Amino acid sequence: MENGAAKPVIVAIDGPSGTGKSSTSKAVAAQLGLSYLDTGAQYRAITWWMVTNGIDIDDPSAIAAVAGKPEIVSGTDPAHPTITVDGTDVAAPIRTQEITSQVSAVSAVPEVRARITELQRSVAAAAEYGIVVEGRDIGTTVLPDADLKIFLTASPEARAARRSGELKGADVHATREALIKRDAADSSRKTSPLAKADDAVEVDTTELTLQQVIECVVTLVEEKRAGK
Ligand SMILES: Nc1ncnc2c1ncn2[C@@H]1O[C@H](COP(=O)(O)OP(=O)(O)O)[C@@H](O)[C@H]1O
Ligand SMILES: Nc1ccn([C@@H]2O[C@H](COP(=O)(O)OP(=O)(O)O)[C@@H](O)[C@H]2O)c(=O)n1
Repeated sequence: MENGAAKPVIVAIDGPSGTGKSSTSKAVAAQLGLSYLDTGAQYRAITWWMVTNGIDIDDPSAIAAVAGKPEIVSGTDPAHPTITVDGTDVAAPIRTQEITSQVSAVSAVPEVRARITELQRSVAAAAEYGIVVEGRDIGTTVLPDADLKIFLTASPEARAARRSGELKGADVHATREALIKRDAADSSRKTSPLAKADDAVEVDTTELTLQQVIECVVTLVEEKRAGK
């Protein structure tokens, strides 16, 4: 660019639960001075609002009718990501088992996806130095022109072990079953399912440390920036 400033770089990181999207995205963004957006947190936030307001989660038309109501705001500093709904900090309540078990149903509703996708695109467009956006449909639908697309995978066993470690000793078998059920729902929905974009780089993290995954993604971003 004329003033010598680097063009904002857009990185899309997708994959199923427990593959390391959040940890990798935050670290890569922090290391490269980019913004960070956790799109799963936005779907969790709208789910929290539906549950809090007594909307019937089993009724897609009831969800669709109010999908435009909550105002969701994401803070994009990778060192301190935030999320609010109508001004209320929901960072903690969106991580409960209740919300985790309902989020796939809410996020399958096309009106919800249209609303959240628009929000995600506006956040990405506003990122001065670029952004790492993580989710399920970022490379395929939200930001199909991203400079770099990564699709993280890992075995169900590795993912369940990571998640149950986080949930302070939750039963690995039950965690594995819940993960598989959520992946199946997210992958089979009609509107922008969880999927690898054709031009995404797939990284199997089963045998890699988090640090190795971060280094791999940072290298790929730097290669892109160098025009390789
Ligand atoms: N390569 C890895 N090896 C071991 N643990 C990992 C790895 N990547 C992530 N983790 C851990 O697994 C858990 C889930 O990671 P997270 O980034 O939240 O995944 P996702 O966003 O894909 O659901 C976290 O506790 C994280 O520290
Ligand atoms: N881009 C995205 C991100 C998340 N989601 C939905 O939001 C849920 C929660 O996403 P998350 O990233 O917080 O899930 P975890 O992998 O952290 O458990 C997913 O299971 C999907 O149903 C989505 O539909 N599209």
